[in-house]
Amino acid sequence: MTSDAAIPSRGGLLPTTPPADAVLPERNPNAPAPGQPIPSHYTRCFVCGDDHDAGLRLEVIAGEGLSLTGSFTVSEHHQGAPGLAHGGLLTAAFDDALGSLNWLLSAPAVTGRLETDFRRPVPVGSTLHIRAEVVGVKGRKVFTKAVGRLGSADGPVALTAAALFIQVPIEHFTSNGRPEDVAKAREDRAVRRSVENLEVNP
Ligand SMILES: CCCCC/C=C\C/C=C\C/C=C\C/C=C\CCCC(=O)SCCNC(=O)CCNC(=O)[C@H](O)C(C)(C)COP(=O)(O)OP(=O)(O)OC[C@H]1O[C@@H](n2cnc3c(N)ncnc32)[C@H](O)[C@@H]1OP(=O)(O)O
Repeated sequence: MTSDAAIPSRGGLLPTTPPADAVLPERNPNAPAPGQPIPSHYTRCFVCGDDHDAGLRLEVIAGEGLSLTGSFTVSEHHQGAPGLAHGGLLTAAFDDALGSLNWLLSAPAVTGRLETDFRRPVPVGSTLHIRAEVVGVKGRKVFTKAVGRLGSADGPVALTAAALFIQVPIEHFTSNGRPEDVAKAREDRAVRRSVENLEVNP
């Protein structure tokens, strides 16, 4: 038996539902055009980086408005149960895909809350197709949702997810990251591209 105080809770309703006065801003004119890739933000990112042997290598394409699609193929490195993708790892894929929506707003943000509903098992070797969109913005809060389908963009629904991102200044990353990684990241081609796209000075 644990006391409630041991695990702090915000309480109340789930915070990923946009309030009635949330707005849908214009897509930033500097964001990748619909159909164009939204590049990785960091080559060492476990989900979208290409410098990671066991990484998911999620590929993301900008959609119309404040939407995108993404896909990755589940490898043997990604197992939880034998031959099935680990649920936490699938959640990581949604974290990154939903987080990539912030590129369409050209504002850096971090995940405040992420909810994932697992509806169907995802076998090793299958490709998960994600569609994600911004559903509202209020102040620094960006409300998002996504669906993941098996095998094709109109395949069976395997997961749905929703997340709340909080916009942060770039100092969130430069001040909190392990200093040697932050120093190296200044040379990272993906980070440099991100920082240019975000129109911020690291
Ligand atoms: C040269 C080097 C550069 C390096 C940078 C390189 C690349 C970086 C560029 C971009 C990267 C961006 C995205 C990457 C894409 C995908 C990756 C996946 C994203 C992640 O994987 S990211 C990791 C996990 N993430 C965290 O590591 C966050 C830890 N956390 C905090 O750092 C703070 O907690 C923070 C900042 C979230 C808030 O702190 P804060 O002090 O700024 O703001 P505050 O608390 O006042 O909240 C303001 C309003 O948000 C509400 N609110 C806040 N948190 C909430 C929650 N959890 N649930 C519900 N509501 C929440 C409040 O209730 C209030 O709401 P209201 O305004 O209505 O009162």
